[in-house]
Amino acid sequence: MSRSSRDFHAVVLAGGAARRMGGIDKPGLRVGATSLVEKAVDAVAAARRIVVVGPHRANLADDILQTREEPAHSGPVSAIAAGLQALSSSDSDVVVVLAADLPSVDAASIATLLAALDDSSAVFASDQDGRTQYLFGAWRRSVLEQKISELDTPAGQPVRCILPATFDTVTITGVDDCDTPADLRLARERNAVHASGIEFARESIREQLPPLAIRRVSPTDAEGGVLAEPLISAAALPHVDTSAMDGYAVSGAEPWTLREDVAYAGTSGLGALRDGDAVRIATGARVPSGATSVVRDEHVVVGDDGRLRRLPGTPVKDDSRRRGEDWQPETELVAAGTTVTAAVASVALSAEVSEVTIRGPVRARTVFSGNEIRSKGPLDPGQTRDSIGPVLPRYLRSCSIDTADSVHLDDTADAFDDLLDRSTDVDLLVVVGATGGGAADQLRSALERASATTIVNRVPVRPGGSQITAVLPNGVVVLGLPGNPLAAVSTLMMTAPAIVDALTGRTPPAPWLGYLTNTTDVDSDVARIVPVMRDGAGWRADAAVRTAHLLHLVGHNALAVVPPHISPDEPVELLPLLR
Ligand SMILES: Nc1nc2c(c(=O)[nH]1)N[C@H]1C(S)=C(S)[C@@H](COP(=O)(O)OP(=O)(O)OC[C@H]3O[C@@H](n4cnc5c(N)ncnc54)[C@H](O)[C@@H]3O)O[C@H]1N2
Ligand code: MOO
Repeated sequence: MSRSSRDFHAVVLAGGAARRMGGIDKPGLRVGATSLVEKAVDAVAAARRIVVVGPHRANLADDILQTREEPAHSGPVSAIAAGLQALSSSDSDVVVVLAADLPSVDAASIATLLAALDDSSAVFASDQDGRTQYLFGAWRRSVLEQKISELDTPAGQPVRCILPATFDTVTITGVDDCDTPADLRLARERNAVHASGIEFARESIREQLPPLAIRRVSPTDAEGGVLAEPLISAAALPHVDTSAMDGYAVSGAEPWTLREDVAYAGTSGLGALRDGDAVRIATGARVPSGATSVVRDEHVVVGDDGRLRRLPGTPVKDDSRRRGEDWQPETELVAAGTTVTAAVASVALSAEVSEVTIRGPVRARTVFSGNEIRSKGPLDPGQTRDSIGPVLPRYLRSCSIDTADSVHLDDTADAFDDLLDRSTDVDLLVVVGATGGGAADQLRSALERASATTIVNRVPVRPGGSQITAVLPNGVVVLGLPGNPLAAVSTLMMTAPAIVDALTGRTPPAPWLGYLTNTTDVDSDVARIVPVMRDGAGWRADAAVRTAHLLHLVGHNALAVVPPHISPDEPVELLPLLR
């Protein structure tokens, strides 16, 4: 049942010293650009009235009621009671009670909660693990008031004292509260990836681009592709019992009688050992049948009687590798969605897998536009050296994209139409320049004429704001990078990985995060992408970037995606650069 957004009140619990965080004002802590109490208030913005219970906060809007429990710090039930009292004139029988320590709470989670209240006395959010959050709930106001009135005093009472006899729960993902410094750190890390606005663009790309066709190739031809099916072993490793050391295969208890023959690696058909026998064996050789273990050279000695014994004080252990000890046949070794690296190819060889099923690697055509751009010969006035064309394939490669070829286009409508029309032999067109709105900027209009579907059209980030990601009716993806060289590389590094994820079915790699040591130098109203270099345990941002060249990438190890209004306590996403 959906509930009109206006028929509830909200009590936000924003007091209480955070004991596990050293007694600080937890609701005042920032995760991203807003404090936890502001997040709670924003989440219940659709309420008829909002009352915030806790110390007075000057930064809250005037239409938000503020009150305090009596005495201060007398617990959640006391705070709920104070909140209800402040909401005196009641015109709704539903009250949302929300703690101000939920970094991910938003209007959508409150709507889910309200929709689940239905006719029950109360409904509480429960997290993915089934843990119920009693301070993230929607109540019948009459039930809540009744339960509180039954208490001698609300002061010092735990929430469980007021739970109704029956209530519902509804699973809401990301409802984890923030009780410890580690919780806060995790919340800030999660936020870092979303705060800049580029994750929204990347999510659209991952959801909307169609995946490439599947190919079956030998593991050594698959590098750079992404497994479409898991890599499953075709044979056990080791294939047979083998020796892990140079030494002796022995049977039964010492002393052992040494046989004349030797088990070399690659040989087979050695006669079975009988009890009391030993035979010399090389690392990697098959252990002869009848052997009970292998003893390495360092742990044995041949005595005067010509018999083999363990040296006193050496560990009694078997230096063989048993068949299937590393893996058995039919074992999933590498998950679908993994990029085939040299290591993955090698594992396939170890596992006797002759063919793997992959998508990709993505093959791109790079396209350079701009009549002023010149690759060879001296520059005429007004011309600009092509300083990105020759190096772009290196940056594409670091995003797991192969460059098939490179073309230079005139800034004419025909040239762009022709390019989009005949590029059926690649997966991706990476167009540099022509993303702006200027007279010579042809890309958007050409995409429109080609009936392309635009997936990302501009992103609120500097540089790279004018970028575009679209898909042609034949499935070929077009990535438009701004013409300024640093803007082009920054845009590529932020957006191309998501295109690769979508086209190849790759599991998105976990974001790489770090802390800036000079946030004040790069703080801004809009998200920024800036080159960074290591600075002790953190990263120092280069705030003075100019986009017309790549000088600011020299000596820098990564680009940092800096959300608006960053604080030094907030991590930033790092986009690694060429090594
Ligand atoms: N009225 C506005 N104009 C512009 C804005 C804006 O917001 N309002 N944004 C500026 C920014 S920032 C960028 S970035 C560019 C993006 O425009 P385009 O993608 O159309 O790029 P172009 O105009 O083709 O080129 C921009 C700049 O880069 C030089 N360039 C292009 N290709 C190369 C190359 N291969 N090697 C070296 N330099 C290259 C080109 O000569 C231009 O100077 O729009 C701004 N304008
Ligand atoms: O924003 Mo442009 O994309 O800076 O150089």
